[in-house]
Amino acid sequence: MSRDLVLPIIDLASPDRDSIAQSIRQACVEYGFFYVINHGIPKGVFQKVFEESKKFFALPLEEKLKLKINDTYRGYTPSYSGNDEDLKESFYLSSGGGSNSETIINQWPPEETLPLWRVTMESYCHDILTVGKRLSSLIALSLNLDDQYFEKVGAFVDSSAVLRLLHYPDEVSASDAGKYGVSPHSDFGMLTLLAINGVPGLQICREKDKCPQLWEDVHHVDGSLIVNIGDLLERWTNCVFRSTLHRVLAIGKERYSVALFLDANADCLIECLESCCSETCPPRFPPIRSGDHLRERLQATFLNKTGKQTY
Ligand SMILES: O=C(O)CCC(=O)C(=O)O
Ligand SMILES: [Fe+2]
Repeated sequence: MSRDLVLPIIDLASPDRDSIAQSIRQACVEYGFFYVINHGIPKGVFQKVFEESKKFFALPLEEKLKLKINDTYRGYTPSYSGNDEDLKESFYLSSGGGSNSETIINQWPPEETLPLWRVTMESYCHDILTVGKRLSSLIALSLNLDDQYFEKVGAFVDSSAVLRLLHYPDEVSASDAGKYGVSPHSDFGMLTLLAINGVPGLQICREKDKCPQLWEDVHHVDGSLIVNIGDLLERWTNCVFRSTLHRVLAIGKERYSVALFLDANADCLIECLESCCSETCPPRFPPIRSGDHLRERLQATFLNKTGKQTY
C-alpha cells in the first residue's frame, strides 16, 4: 500500500535563518525527511559525480571486487551482499583530513582506468560536507542551541562523513522477485544528504509499528537534495526528531544515487540534548559514544547470523 507524499522544501537561500530553522524543526519532527533547495552545489557537479559513478559500476565485477570493502568499511560491496541480499551495489569512501583519518583506509579505482574519479569524488565530498555542516548549524538553532553547538562538542571531523555511491540494476529477474533495491532500514548517523538521478523507487514509512505499514513515495524535486535524520540524532534529541524507516523498491529501471552520511566523531558523547528533555520528559537513553553506537549498527548490518562477514 502506498500513497503520495509532499515533503517540506527547505530553501537555503531564504534570508531569515530563524524561520529556516523553524521549518527544519517541523520537518524533522513530522517526517524526519525534507528536500533542500538552493544548497549551492551546481547541477553540473551532480552530473559529473553520476557520470563517474556510472563508469565505476560499469567495470567488470572482478575489477570491482579488487576494491572489496575493507575492515574500515571503505570500498565496494556487490549486489546480493549483506543480510538482506538487496539488488544494490555500493561503493563507500570518505574524504581525508580528519583527526581519525589515519585509521580509515580509502580505496580508489586505478587512475589509468578512471583518471577523473578520485578528484571528482573528493571534490564532491568537500562540497556536500559544506552543505551538511550548514544544515547542522541550522538544526542546532532549531533545537534552541548555539548554532555552533555540534562543532563545539567535536561532532565533526572529515572522516566522520562517509559517501556511499549506489547503483540499482535495470533488470530484475524472476528469481529477484520480492527483493528490494535497499530493504527497509533507518540510517545510523546524524544526517543523510542524498542526491538521486531522478529515477523513482525511494519510499518512507512514517509509522513503522502500524499494521499494515503505509509506504509513501519520495518524488524527485529537480535540483534538490533529500535530507533525512539518522538514529544518532534521534537518540540525541530524545526522539523529538525522527529517524524514519525507508526503502528503495526494485522497479526494473537503472538508478543511481549518492548518499553522504554525516556522523559524529567517534569520541563524541551522545547525551540527551538539554532542550529535548524535562522533568516530565526524562532522557530515554543512557549516554553513548558515537563510535560505539556506529560500531554496533555496522556490525549488525554487515555480519550475518553466523557472525561471518558477508560483504
Ligand atoms: O538510494 C536511495 O535513494 C536511498 C539509499 C539509502 O537509503 C541508503 O543508502 O541508506
Ligand atoms: Fe538509507
